[in-house]
Formats: sequence, C-alpha cells, structure tokens
Amino acid sequence: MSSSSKPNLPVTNAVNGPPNADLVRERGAASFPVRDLTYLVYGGQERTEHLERIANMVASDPVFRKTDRFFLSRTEQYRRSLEKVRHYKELIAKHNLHSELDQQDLRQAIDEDLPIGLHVGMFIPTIVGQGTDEQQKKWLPLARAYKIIGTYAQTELGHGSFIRGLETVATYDKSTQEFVLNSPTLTATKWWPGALGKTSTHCVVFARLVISDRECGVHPFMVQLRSLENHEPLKGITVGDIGPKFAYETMDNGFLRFDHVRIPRDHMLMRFAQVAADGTYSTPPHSKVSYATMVFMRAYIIGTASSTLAKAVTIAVRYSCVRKQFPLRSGEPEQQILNYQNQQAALFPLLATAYAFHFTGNYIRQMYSDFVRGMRAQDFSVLPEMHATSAGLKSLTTWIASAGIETCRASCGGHGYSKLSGLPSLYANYIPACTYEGDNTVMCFQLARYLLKLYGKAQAKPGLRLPGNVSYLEKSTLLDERCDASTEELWLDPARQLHAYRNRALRLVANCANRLVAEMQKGKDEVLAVEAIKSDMVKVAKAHSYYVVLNNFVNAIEQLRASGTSTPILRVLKTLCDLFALHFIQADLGDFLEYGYLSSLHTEPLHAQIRRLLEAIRPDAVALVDAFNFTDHALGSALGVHNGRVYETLFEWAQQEPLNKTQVAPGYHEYIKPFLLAKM
Ligand SMILES: CCCCC/C=C\C/C=C\C/C=C\CCCCC(=O)SCCNC(=O)CCNC(=O)[C@H](O)C(C)(C)COP(=O)(O)OP(=O)(O)OC[C@H]1O[C@@H](n2cnc3c(N)ncnc32)[C@H](O)[C@@H]1OP(=O)(O)O
Ligand SMILES: Cc1cc2nc3c(=O)[nH]c(=O)nc-3n(C[C@H](O)[C@H](O)[C@H](O)COP(=O)(O)OP(=O)(O)OC[C@H]3O[C@@H](n4cnc5c(N)ncnc54)[C@H](O)[C@@H]3O)c2cc1C
Repeated sequence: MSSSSKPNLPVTNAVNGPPNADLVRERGAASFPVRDLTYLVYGGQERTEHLERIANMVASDPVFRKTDRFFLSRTEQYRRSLEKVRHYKELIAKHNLHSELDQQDLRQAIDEDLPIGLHVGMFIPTIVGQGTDEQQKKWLPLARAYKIIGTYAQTELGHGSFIRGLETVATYDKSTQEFVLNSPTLTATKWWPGALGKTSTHCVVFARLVISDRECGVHPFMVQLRSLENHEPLKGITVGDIGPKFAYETMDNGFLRFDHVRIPRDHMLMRFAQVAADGTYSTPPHSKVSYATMVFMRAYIIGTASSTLAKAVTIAVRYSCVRKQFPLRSGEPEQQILNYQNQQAALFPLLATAYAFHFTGNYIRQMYSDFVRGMRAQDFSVLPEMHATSAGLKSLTTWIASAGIETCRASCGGHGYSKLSGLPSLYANYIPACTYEGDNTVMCFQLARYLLKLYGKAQAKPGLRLPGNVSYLEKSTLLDERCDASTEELWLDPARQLHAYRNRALRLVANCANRLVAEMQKGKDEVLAVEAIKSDMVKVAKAHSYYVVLNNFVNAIEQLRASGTSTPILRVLKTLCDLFALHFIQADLGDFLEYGYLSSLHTEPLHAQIRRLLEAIRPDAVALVDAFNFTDHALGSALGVHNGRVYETLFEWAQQEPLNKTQVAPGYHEYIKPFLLAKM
C-alpha cells in the first residue's frame, strides 16, 4: 500500500531535482497509510495541518535559515538568535498567534535554543505557579508582552543538585519592608541560568530566606537585573555570560552576583509561603512546593525526548537507504546499507523507542495536568508520585535519546561526523538534558527512594493498595514466577513482556531493600546504608521507568484498537512495541539471567524474534520516519533531506565553508609557501 497522500511540506534547503529513486521506491512500498500515522502522532488531521502551516512558514522564511549556523562565531550566533526572537514576535502579531499553544508550535518550528526559552519555559510558569493573584496580575501581562524578559536563577557556582545548599541570601529588613539579596561567597554566584548573561531584564532568584536570624529555607524572589531604558545592570548587580560551552551557542547562560540589593517585600513569590510586614513567616502547605517549576520542566523534557530522537533516526534511516556499500556477490548491485542486519539492529530499536517515548510524553502530560488541577484545589497528594515518576522518566528518556543520537551519527559513517549531517549539533545541544533540570543520577535516587519506601510499606502491611504503575510492588509472589516465553511467538505476548519488566523491577527493588537492611545490620545508620546501595538505586529507577514506558506503549495500542484505528497502523505500532520490549530485555540480559528469571531456553527465541522484527520493520522504515513529518528545516541535515539528494546537498552546502571563499588558503604565503619553495 502506498501513502494515502503526500505530505504537504516544501523541500527547503535541499538541492532540488528528481528525488532519489530508492527513497521513492521505499515510500511506495509502505504497508500502512503514512499520513494516518502522522495524524495519530500529532493529534488528528486538523492539528497536523495547522502544524504544517506553521512549519512551512518558518521553513520558507530566510530569517529562520539554519544553513549558515556552522560558519558563525559565538557572538554572531547569539545575535542571529535575537534576530529570530524579534521575528518570532513579529509573526505572532502578523498571524494572530496569541494562544500559548500557537506560540509553542511556532517556537518548535523555529527549532533553536532561543534566549527566550527560559522566559516561556520557567520564568512565566514560576510566576503562574508560585505568585499570588496580585503578583500574577502585575508581572504576567508584562512578561507575556515581552516588556520584561526573565529567567530562572537557581543553580550557583557551588551548588546545583543540592538546592538546600544554595548560599544566596534574602534577609528580611522589617524597618523598610524589603529583602536584601546578597551573594556572600564566590560559590554563591548564580551560574548557568539560560538567557541570564545578556538577555534577561528580570529573573526569579532562589535564595535562602532569613528573618531575624532565623533560616526559613529556599524561596523564589522576583528581581530586576537590568534597566528597562538602556539594559545596563542595576546597582549592586554583577551579571554576564559564563563563556564557551560544549554547544548551546545561541544561549547566553549567565552568572549573577548580588551586593546587598534591596527588593520590596511583595517581590517574594508568596502563593504558598508568606512573609508578613512584621516579619511573621507562614510555611508552605508542602515543603517542596517551590520546586514545582522543575517538575513542570521535567515533564516537558520527557515530552521532547521522542521528537529529538525521531529527528536523529529520520536522518539516519533516510541516509541508510540512499547510501550503498558493497555488492553481496560480485557483479550484483551494491546494497543499501539499511539492508545490513547490523544497521537495522542499531537503528530500528531507536525508531521503536521514538514511538514509545511519544506515548510516554502523552502519559506524563496527562499526569501533570491532573497534578496541577489538584494543586489548584490545595491537594498535594499526587506530588510525591508526580515528582518521582517524572524524575525517573526524565532520566531514562534523556539518557536513551542522547545515546541514540550518537548511535545514529556513528551509523552514518564518515558523513555522520560532518556537521552538515545535523547530528553532531543535535547531540551536542541535546546532551545537557541529562544534566539540567536535575542531574539524571540524582533524579534516579529520588525515584528509587520513593519505590523503596512504597515497597517497605507494602511489606509491612500486606493487602495495602498502591497506585497504578507501582502496584506491582505489592506482589512479592511475583518474585517466584519465571518467564515462560519459550518460543518466538510467546515473546510477542504483551502480558509476558510486561511480566518480565515488572519482575525485573521488583527484583531490583527487593534486592536494594534487602541490601539496605544488611548494611544497617552491619552497623551503618540509614544514611550510610543508602550510600552503600547508590549504584543499585540507579538501576532500580531505570528498571521501573522502562516498565512505565512499555506499559504506556502497550496501553496506548489497546486504546487505539478500541477506538477503531485501522489494522495496518495497529500492526506496525505493535511491531514497534514488540521491538522496544524485546530489545531492552536483550540489552540488559544480565538483569534477567542473574536471578534465573530467564534461561537459554528463553534467550534463543528472544534473539530470533528480534531478528524477525528487524526484518518486519525494514520495508516500512522510511515510511515510519516520514510519519514524523519533519521539514528539511527541522532536520537541518544534508543526509536526511526528504528528496534524498544527499550527495548534491552535501556538496552544495560545503561550498559555503569560508575556507572555500578563496582558491589559495589563508596563511599560504606565511606558512606553506616558505617550505614548498625552500631550496633542498
Ligand atoms: C510548555 C512551554 C515550555 C517551553 C520550554 C521552552 C524551552 C525550554 C527548552 C528546553 C530546556 C532548556 C533548558 C533547560 C533549562 C534548565 C533549567 C534548570 O536546570 S533549573 C535548575 C534545576 N535544578 C535541579 O533540578 C536541581 C535538582 N535538585 C533537586 O531537585 C533537589 O535538590 C533534590 C535532589 C530533589 C533534593 O531536594 P531536597 O534536598 O530538598 O530534598 P530531599 O531531602 O532529598 O527529599 C525530601 C523529600 O522531598 C521530596 N521531594 C524532593 N523534591 C521534590 C519535588 N520536586 N516534589 C515533591 N517532592 C519532592 C523527596 O522525594 C523526599 O521525600 P520523602 O522521601 O518522602 O521524604
Ligand atoms: C545547558 C545548561 C543549562 C542550564 N540552565 C539552568 C537554568 O536555566 N537555571 C538554573 O538554575 N540552572 C541551570 N542549569 C544548571 C543545572 O540545573 C545543574 O547543572 C544541574 O541541576 C546539575 O547540578 P550540578 O551542576 O550541581 O551537578 P553536581 O550535583 O555537581 O553533579 C556532579 C556529579 O555528582 C553526582 N552527584 C551529585 N550529588 C550526588 C549525590 N548526592 N550522590 C551521588 N552522586 C551525586 C552527580 O550524579 C554528577 O555525576 C543548567 C545547566 C546546563 C548544563
């Protein structure tokens, strides 16, 4: 079956001409209607077409061009991103894109780390989440109209992960009803906040509140940093850019120091904790409620893992269909490299994972909106589950997506190493997601601690009912059960796949709990006992998060089946889900073998089934990446162009290299000529 209709996307940047014949053939051979899968991914036909209109508008707008980015200096890249911000604002006005969703769609289409990312992603959400009604009324209209530009300044030179260790102080001065912000040490310097260095006029600063020598913990404060007239830093404020980074050149991550800067009392964000004029402090209803913006951003980051990985896989799969190396036998035509099993084994599990993460993103969005509804009604009961689940999923998805981009790059051979492939910058700009918004390892401890607690409760109180995704912790009898998937066919049973993931997670939790007890029996207190099991805690968090991802993928397919999704789409999604499930068992086989859950009786059919799944996906591989519907602008890759004119595009883009502006190299006269022409 061929695609039901052609995607309505311009082929920007790629060299025009007849499309690559192999890609045309692959597209014609898809077993499912590509367009329908695109609608499924983006939430229907209407939404897809809306997104395409925005994507087309961006892709055809010269201000948003990306092709010159590799040839610009850091300063030029920052300036260009400001130009894009200005144009983004013009387009909002011109096309009436005033809803938050429209603006998010537009930013996503622009596809650059703009220096307003923190403004929309953390500054505004913190005002919304932590500000009183009056504070919101005062600052939100200004922020939404970009009359002020803000960021989220929490991390310091000395502390990022350990928020309670932050050193910036906000001391309440009752006599003037002001807070005095101060950076008492070098390590108290705010360090890293995006757009802090040069762009922001304001920021939400996290500082330890001190009232009459009493420490009241870390709280958020609204602080103006720069003049709204001339952008000069205000008195007492030292601010600047932190300098060169691994990538992320368009973003002015900054430093910030306060020298006894005074702000009015109503600049502390007081939705949950308050300081009255006389200095009386009211505690928040939940001690971690001021961490809520981070939970929001973690949920957002989980949602973007799919699209980032999908971009890398799109580039690598298309290129692997165009690229040919070696005939199988002499005299035969050369093979597309995607026909090689090793290439499929590298790329198809990542393709499956990009789809798996799509459904994880839907799940966490739903969980987050339930949580926000609860918070508005002063119900914080979901916070621990939301925090733990999002911390674990943020870690797993960003780790897998980061490693996956690098796998895609390596799978493109030499051309993958060219920046023109788009993969090096995709990787370099994405990997900090493993660090920002909570170092992944530190986040895993949070989830593991939550699971260990619940496991302990379930052990102590048989019959206790735990919420959905953690209910398996109640069932210690699961530990005695073994895998019975002794044929290839049985490995395709979702119940058996989920059983394996649940069993592994429970075993690791139980093992960790036992080790904790054993360490304490050796005489350690609980704190030191936890230190002795920390690597295992990371494994626990990953194992649980894998289970959550798979469970959601399986459930999503069931829901699609129930809502009448067509058989060809269901079939291809089921194949991807199977590959996801089996690949990650294969990847962590030791976990499953160690406790005798699996034996060679099961591993042989497991490996064989994975090989069959790779073969099943091969004819649909191009269609499956096409269904993500990225424009050439979004991919920014000579290897991933929709028309497959890879070599023509690479050649043309290489001509832009500044070294090629002259035939004779700069430096020739000083450095090459002397030894070339020297007498022997
Ligand atoms: C839709 C629009 C979006 C647009 C976006 C656009 C662009 C953006 C795009 C991309 C992103 C680009 C850039 C990203 C910017 C990145 C910004 C940042 O990095 S901001 C800084 C982030 N910093 C961190 O994440 C710090 C991590 N550290 C922590 O969170 C905490 O210190 C901690 C590790 C969790 C420990 O906290 P603490 O020491 O206070 O607590 P503990 O003693 O460990 O635990 C006590 C108790 O509290 C529970 N808990 C901890 N945190 C939370 C929470 N958030 N919620 C609920 N509960 C929490 C914890 O589980 C313990 O519970 P219990 O065991 O029951 O006692
Ligand atoms: C690109 C980028 C953008 C950022 N943007 C912002 C921003 O806008 N605003 C902002 O406030 N911050 C921002 N940050 C900072 C970021 O949030 C922190 O860097 C992050 O939270 C990690 O904290 P850290 O740097 O203190 O790491 P550390 O905690 O110092 O981590 C170093 C190592 O120590 C390990 N470790 C730490 N604690 C423990 C422990 N208890 N047990 C065992 N191991 C441990 C970690 O796993 C890690 O391997 C940004 C960072 C980056 C890279």
